[in-house]
Amino acid sequence: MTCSSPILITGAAQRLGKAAALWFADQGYPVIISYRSDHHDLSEFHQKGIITLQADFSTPEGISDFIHHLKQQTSSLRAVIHNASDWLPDSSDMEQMSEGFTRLFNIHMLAPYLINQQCQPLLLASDGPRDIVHMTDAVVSKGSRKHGAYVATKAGLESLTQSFAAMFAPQIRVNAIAPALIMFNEDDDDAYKAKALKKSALQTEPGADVITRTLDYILNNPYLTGVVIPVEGGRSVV
Ligand SMILES: NC(=O)C1=CN([C@@H]2O[C@H](COP(=O)(O)OP(=O)(O)OC[C@H]3O[C@@H](n4cnc5c(N)ncnc54)[C@H](OP(=O)(O)O)[C@@H]3O)[C@@H](O)[C@H]2O)C=CC1
Ligand SMILES: Nc1nc2c(c(=O)[nH]1)N=C([C@H](O)[C@@H](O)CO)CN2
Repeated sequence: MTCSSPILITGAAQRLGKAAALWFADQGYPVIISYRSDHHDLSEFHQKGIITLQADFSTPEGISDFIHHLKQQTSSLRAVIHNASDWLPDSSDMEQMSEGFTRLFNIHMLAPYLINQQCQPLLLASDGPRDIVHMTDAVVSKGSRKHGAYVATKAGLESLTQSFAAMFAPQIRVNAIAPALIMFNEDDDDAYKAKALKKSALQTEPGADVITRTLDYILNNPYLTGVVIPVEGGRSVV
C-alpha cells in the first residue's frame, strides 16, 4: 500500500503508538509521530523516514505549538490517530487533583478537539479515504476507583468520536478503539498482572499487534464511522 499523504500518530515514541508507526511505515505510508520526552532513541523512526515532532499536549499553548509545526511539515494527511495519553492515577492532594484533571482534559480531550478541527483541511487535501481514530479505553463504561480523572477524560474523547463523525461525514471517517490490558508497564508487579489478567475472559496480555491490526481494519473499511471498537479480551463478559 502506498499513499502520498502521511499518517499522524500522536504520542508514538513507544509501546502501542510506536508499533503502529513502524508497521504503517513498512506498509509504504509516510508517517509523522509526536513525542513528548527527550529520552527516546528516535533513530529507528528516522531510518524509516518517519518525521518526529516534539509536543506536550498538557497545555493549550503546547497543543497550538504542535499544530503550527505540523502544518510546516505537511499540507495533507491520510489519517490522524490520537494515541497520546497519560495514565495518571487520581491524587489525594487537592492542588494535584485539580492540576491532574486539567492536564488529562488537555491531553485526552482538548488536543484531539483542536487538532481535528485544525487538521480537517489537511485531511480534505488528501485524495482517497481519510480517517481519524481516537484511542479511548474499554473501562469508560465502568469507571475506575483509582483513575477517575483519566477514565472521565477518555469518556469525553469517546463522545467526541460521535460528534466529529457527524461533523466530518462523509468526507472523513471518525472512529475509536477502546483497549484494555494490551501491554503491561515495566513497573507492574506479578500480583498486579495476575489480578489484571483475571479481569478478562481471555486472560492474556496480547501486545501491541492487536491494536495495529484494528487500526489497519478501520483505515481499510469504507463503511465505518462513529463507532467504538473494544479490543479488551472479553472483559465485558467476565
Ligand atoms: N497499554 C494498554 O494496555 C492500554 C492502552 N490504552 C490506550 O492506548 C493508547 C496507547 O497506550 P500506551 O502505548 O500504553 O500509551 P503510553 O502510556 O505509552 O503513552 C503513549 C504516549 O503518550 C505520550 N504522552 C503522555 N503525556 C503526554 C503529553 N502531556 N503530551 C504529549 N504526549 C504525551 C507519552 O510520550 P513520551 O513517552 O514521549 O513522554 C507516551 O509515549 C493510549 O491512548 C492509552 O490510553 C487504553 C487501555 C489499555
Ligand atoms: N496511557 C496509558 N493508558 C493506559 C495504560 C497505559 O499503559 N498507558 N494502561 C492501561 C492498562 O492496560 C489497564 O487497562 C490495565 O492494567 C490502561 N490505560
